[in-house]
Amino acid sequence: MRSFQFTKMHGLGNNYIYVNMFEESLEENELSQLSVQVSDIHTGIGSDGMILICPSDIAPVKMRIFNNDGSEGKNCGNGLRCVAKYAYEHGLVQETTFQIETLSGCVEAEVEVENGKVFNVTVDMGQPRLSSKDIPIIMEEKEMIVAEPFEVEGEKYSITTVSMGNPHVIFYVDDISKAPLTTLGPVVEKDPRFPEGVNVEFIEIVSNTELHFRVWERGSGITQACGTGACAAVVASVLNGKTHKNEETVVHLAGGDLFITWTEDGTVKMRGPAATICTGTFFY
Ligand SMILES: N[C@H](CCC[C@H](N)C(=O)O)C(=O)O
Repeated sequence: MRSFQFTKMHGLGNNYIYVNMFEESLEENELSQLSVQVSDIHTGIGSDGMILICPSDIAPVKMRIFNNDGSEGKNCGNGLRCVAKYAYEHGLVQETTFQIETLSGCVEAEVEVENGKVFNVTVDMGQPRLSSKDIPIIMEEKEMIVAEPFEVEGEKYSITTVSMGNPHVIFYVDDISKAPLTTLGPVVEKDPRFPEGVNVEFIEIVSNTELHFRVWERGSGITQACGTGACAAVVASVLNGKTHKNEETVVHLAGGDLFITWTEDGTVKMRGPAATICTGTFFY
């Protein structure tokens, strides 16, 4: 029977099983199945997936994220805030501002500390990618997809797509409590027009500095929060003329609030909490 130490953490309820790969060693070809196993609420620990905190050649730490279906994601906003918290509290970094490598490039995290514990983290998530090939979405080549007609099972919708290193499609709704999360979410997630799948977000505009947000995540289904999704939602809302660049927007997710700014220099800043739930040993 093999085992490894884990830390369960969450960002606004979007929870993952974190494994410190400076101290543990897992088989590369077992990672996908392990994420499925640890995520299972009945026979595992229960989570939205698994995140590895790894050594890196270009930054103090590297984050790898696996969804609860075993697929590997290329970025994770809530995960980055928890990785930053873990790295600072476990001495993997000594500064309060540092780089974290992801599969979609390096980001910069700044931790806010009280009595040696990180409670809030700001991450510069870098520039959004907007072109059809960068999402990717299979359609005529476009520099950006904003309020684009999109038919699903005979119904006509309007979509905006944004990549934060991972793909997001945004639908605007009049009432977030009626967002078709469980009907439209899974269908669009696997729509063949999104060859790598897609995270599906529903946004209700409250004001030009406030959004309501719900998400059906690629590879994990409904989660309490999606950091990259919240960033994508703010970028999409600026592109649709509903919010403004350089103005901090509060995004109300099911699990709580994130504070997002698409700055004039083109990068997206995300600020929010990170919390440790428990630690333990996983046997497999
Ligand atoms: N499901 C996402 C990865 C997790 C992103 C989300 N939990 C976040 O906080 O950004 C994907 O496959 O692209």
